[in-house]
Amino acid sequence: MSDTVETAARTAPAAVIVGIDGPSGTGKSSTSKAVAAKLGLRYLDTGAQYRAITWWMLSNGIDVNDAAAVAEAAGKPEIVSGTDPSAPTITVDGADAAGPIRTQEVTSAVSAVSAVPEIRTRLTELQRAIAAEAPAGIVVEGRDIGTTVLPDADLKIFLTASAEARAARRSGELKGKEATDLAATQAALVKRDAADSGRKTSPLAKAGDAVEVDTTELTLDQVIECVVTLIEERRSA
Ligand SMILES: Nc1ncnc2c1ncn2[C@@H]1O[C@H](COP(=O)(O)OP(=O)(O)O)[C@@H](O)[C@H]1O
Ligand SMILES: Nc1ccn([C@H]2C[C@H](O)[C@@H](COP(=O)(O)OP(=O)(O)O)O2)c(=O)n1
Repeated sequence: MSDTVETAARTAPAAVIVGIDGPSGTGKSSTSKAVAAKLGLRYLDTGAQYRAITWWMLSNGIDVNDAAAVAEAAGKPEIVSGTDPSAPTITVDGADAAGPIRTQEVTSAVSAVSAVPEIRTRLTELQRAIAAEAPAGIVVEGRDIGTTVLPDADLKIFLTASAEARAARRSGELKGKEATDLAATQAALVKRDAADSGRKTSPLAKAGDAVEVDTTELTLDQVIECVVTLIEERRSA
């Protein structure tokens, strides 16, 4: 090894692994993308992967409530995630899945599919491989990152917010809908939280060593700043 290479190896900061978990609408995606872009890290949306595999099941006529059928098909679709935080991508068998994974049909089915252990094993392996390959590090967001996928992460964050605030944020994304949709949005969020927290295999849960941040009264910029500060503290520790 030349002197220059040895010096670079000694001075380059170690890759930093950050896990951000929490229920829907707490700000995981927006915060993770912004933090990763600011710090030059990769970004992985594991929820998009669960949505992508759900979309494939629906498109291929698999009954998402038949756990055995879902388990049998778990290894079939090829899911590829692009981890550039300024332009994350997701494909299923080579087809762009970014649009179709956000439909109501997928949102309603994703909790059932993601409760199947074979699905979780497959995606957990994929997520660990992606994290291991990130040169400077990565921000990975989901439901079980701190507890199961990356238990040795350098920093674990658990975002929360009131159901009212989360529903208002989600409704704000659904332009042109009527005001009554707010109650329906909140009911759907609470139902999905319960399914995701209640499943047997790696449920939505805060890791014992995660830092909990309640975002109800914070702006997105404040949450981003808070996470960036926590990462810098860990790096300099
Ligand atoms: N602290 C915040 N205050 C207000 N709106 C927020 C905040 N954090 C996120 N949002 C908005 O709420 C919506 C849901 O955020 P998102 O990052 O997708 O949450 P999650 O990934 O946890 O489901 C987005 O429209 C986002 O811009
Ligand atoms: N690590 C993860 C990430 C998501 N999931 C499941 C449970 C979630 O309801 C769905 C969708 O996740 P996603 O993060 O896209 O959900 P929202 O952006 O909050 O609507 O995937 C999971 O089981 N484990």
